[in-house]
Amino acid sequence: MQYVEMIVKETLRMHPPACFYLRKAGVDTPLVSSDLVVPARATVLISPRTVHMDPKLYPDPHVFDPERFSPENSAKRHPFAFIPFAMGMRACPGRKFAMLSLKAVISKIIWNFRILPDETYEPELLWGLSMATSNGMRIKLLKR
Ligand code: HEM
Repeated sequence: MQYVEMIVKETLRMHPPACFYLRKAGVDTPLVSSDLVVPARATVLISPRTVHMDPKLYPDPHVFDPERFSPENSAKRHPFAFIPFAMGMRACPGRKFAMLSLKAVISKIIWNFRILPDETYEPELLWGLSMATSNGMRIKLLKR
């Protein structure tokens, strides 16, 4: 089950369903990553995918590699390097339920089926408030 969790997290890293979310600075907020200060009352757009694709945090960011989320490798990164559910007081309250459901459903599927790509299909990503595709999601399921 730990490896399924690593697969789910790597998928959420590369394809976070929430493309962006907004936060308003309550006070002047210096950034730890630069000399910039976010002024009080400024609205900040946070893009989890931009963070998740930073090669300083995730080398070869376009490669799907669940090992990035082994307990040892996760411990080496800042907790805010993985933000599909946002962080802080307005973080997703459903995140634990979402992770549990995803792990349960995916485990059940791979217990019963082999999942193969459909070679004739290339998903066309649509970036809106949440991520989707314009041409569905086609996979092949082979009964074990
Ligand atoms: C993979 C699944 C999910 C992802 C990636 C996700 C992601 C997020 C993100 C990024 C936010 C912050 C949005 C913002 O501040 O604009 C959020 C908020 C929220 N999520 Fe989720 N979510 C997921 C599943 C769920 C589930 C299963 C529930 C409920 C059972 C849920 C309930 C909520 C609620 C109520 C908020 C608003 C919290 C607030 O504004 O204080 N989410 N979610």
